[in-house]
Amino acid sequence: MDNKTSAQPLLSVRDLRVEYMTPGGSVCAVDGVSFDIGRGEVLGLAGESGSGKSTAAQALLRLLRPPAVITGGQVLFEGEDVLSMNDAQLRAFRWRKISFVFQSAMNALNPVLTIGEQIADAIQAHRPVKKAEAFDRAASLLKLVGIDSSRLSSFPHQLSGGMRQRVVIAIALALDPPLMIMDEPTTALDVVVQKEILQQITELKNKIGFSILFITHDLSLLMEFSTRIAILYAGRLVEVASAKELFHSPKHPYTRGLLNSAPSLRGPRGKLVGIPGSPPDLRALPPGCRFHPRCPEAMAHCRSDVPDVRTFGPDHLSVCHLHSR
Ligand SMILES: Nc1ncnc2c1ncn2[C@@H]1O[C@H](COP(=O)(O)OP(=O)(O)OP(=O)(O)O)[C@@H](O)[C@H]1O
Repeated sequence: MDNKTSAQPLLSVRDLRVEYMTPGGSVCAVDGVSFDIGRGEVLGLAGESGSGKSTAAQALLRLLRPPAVITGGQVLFEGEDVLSMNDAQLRAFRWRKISFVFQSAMNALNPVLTIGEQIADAIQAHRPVKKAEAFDRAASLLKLVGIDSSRLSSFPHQLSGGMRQRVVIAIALALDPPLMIMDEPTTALDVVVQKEILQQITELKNKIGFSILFITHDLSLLMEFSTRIAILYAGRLVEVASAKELFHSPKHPYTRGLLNSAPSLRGPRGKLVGIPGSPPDLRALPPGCRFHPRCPEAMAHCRSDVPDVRTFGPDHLSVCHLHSR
């Protein structure tokens, strides 16, 4: 069977497991995570700090360094097995197939090179094109992200934070990758600039047709921006649904807690209720459901039994004992 048919997801992640091998023992930061990303889709990955979002995202491109080790699972991109690629295959895969925008990437631009040189270098590192051609492409990429091409000769310090982050996004788009991973890409920026950039990314996505894995702890941002949303808690997915369904019909008490702690989602007059307590220490996880110590609806068996996955329609799953009452 042709494994590159359009019905197949662009990215398919199954039972992904990542551990940090620390002197005190292994810490399982991503524990059996599975999800798909379709073509043209924006999958939002949300969860409190330390839930494993960045670890999972970096594992997809094998960007993790020791003490992190991928200890299980499968990552298929257009049917290709990413976890078994050798170094040469990985080099050819990264940026061409999946690019990555880090939270602080705008601070990683080289201060002594112009914007044009940096974008052109990124292009020439992967494609056999002449400098002039690389600069032409750099100019059109800058235009794509809303920056005048006269800025090609500017140095990073001559640009605002928002502009620098747009440059990083332009670099991530340079090789037309089908998937872009964005890890808190606008968190360091003020809210207005954040919205402008996300609006622009949405327009580009619609025009060019790439997919996005968008990571943030800001659920209200995800609701506006994502097609589907996956909620991670202490290394495990607890709910996955379309953004619309997650907003109108959240199933998991943790998702409901996150929604109730996000001001712009429940409206200014709604009472904001944060989730009491904090996520567990991954070295001393509670038995049963990992969320039970903080769950307002916890029952006796939540303290001892791990809940099963329940589905609600074709594209909505939740992992909670409440569903089997
Ligand atoms: N270098 C490390 N050594 C040991 N454990 C680590 C290391 N880096 C991360 N971890 C563990 O992995 C867990 C997940 O971290 P990760 O950065 O992936 O979470 P996150 O959801 O992206 O958090 P944030 O929103 O703060 O970026 C952390 O809770 C921590 O216990």
